[in-house]
Amino acid sequence: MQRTATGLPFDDIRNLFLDLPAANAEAEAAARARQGQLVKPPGALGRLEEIAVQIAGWQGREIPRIDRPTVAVFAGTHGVAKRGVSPYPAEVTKQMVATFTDGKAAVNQICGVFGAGLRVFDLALDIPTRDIVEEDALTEAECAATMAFGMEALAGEPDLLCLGEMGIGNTTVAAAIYHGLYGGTAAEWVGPGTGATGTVLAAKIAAVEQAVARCAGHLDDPLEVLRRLGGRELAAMAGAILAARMQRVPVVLDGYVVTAAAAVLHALDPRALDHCFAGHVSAEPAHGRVLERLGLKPLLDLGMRLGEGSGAALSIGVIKAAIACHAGMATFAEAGVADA
Ligand SMILES: Cc1cc2ncn([C@H]3O[C@H](COP(=O)(O)O)[C@@H](O)[C@H]3O)c2cc1C
Ligand SMILES: O=C(O)c1cccnc1
Repeated sequence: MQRTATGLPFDDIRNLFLDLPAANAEAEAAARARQGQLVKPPGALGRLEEIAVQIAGWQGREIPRIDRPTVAVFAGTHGVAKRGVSPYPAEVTKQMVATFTDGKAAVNQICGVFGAGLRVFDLALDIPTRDIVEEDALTEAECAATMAFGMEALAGEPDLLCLGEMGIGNTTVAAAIYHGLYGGTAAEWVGPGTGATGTVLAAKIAAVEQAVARCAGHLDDPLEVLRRLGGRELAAMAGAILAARMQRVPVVLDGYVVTAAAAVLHALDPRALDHCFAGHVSAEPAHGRVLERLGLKPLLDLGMRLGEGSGAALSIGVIKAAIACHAGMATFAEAGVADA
């Protein structure tokens, strides 16, 4: 395989899986012991306790901190959008990127509430990826380079990385990735996205079915599924999740589309998402099923189906609260409260 000036070939990506760091077991054990001493009945904070313990493990300290939560939104354009698979026109992608920059989208408001930074990565929006029904979305060099670009999400040294995406037509692409990875029928994976019904929904199912059929024989390699059926924001998010793992930074996934990038990594190695939280389960019908398959329990279930990182950003509040309790509560002994 040739090394290119623009990025890493897939071999270099695969090599990262030989050395996936694990969480620090000692820090986890210390955090778990601390949870047992805090002024509350054991287990009374439910999943907040496990969130704190997990983050302690990734940060390698009994009392972790979240000071720089960051939402990285990756935007890409899709050739398949010309097939009428979304109720919205493809121009919306660029227009929403401008709206993020102006601070006027939903995700901006949610970031503001929780003091999270927002970074928007615009991926060659004037050059849509190839229509997956007819051709592979990306070459290997393009896909690997885009994964490497996604690793830039770690550049500001976030201590919690939340992922989001923008790309009209990308719920079709996500459905194609799931159908490619997991089989079943196209209709099982396709949902309304921004609101597809009738002929739009039918076009979506047909596109997913044809795209995946075109790639038969190449579906046992998850990176091939990503490059043939994916798109730039999907590749970049996969790179970001992987880079975060190498740096032991916990990641929060958003909805159906972000989870498709994560699913590619999980298919390469089931340990690949050990540092990931599912911020929420989206209203997209297949999302809950995918999360179960990935062994991820969503933090929130609010019927949201927006994408752009909104569900991941909202769960920062839950994660910050989990850490605040873990760090700030007294033990029974410190508070002079009688234990059971
Ligand atoms: C105004 C607007 C804002 C959005 N923010 C995220 N998405 C979401 O919708 C798109 C995927 O849905 P589909 O596959 O049906 O096109 C993605 O861009 C996603 O992030 C939006 C969509 C619209 C219309
Ligand atoms: O769950 C998602 O990620 C989603 C749902 C609808 C539209 N865009 C994204």
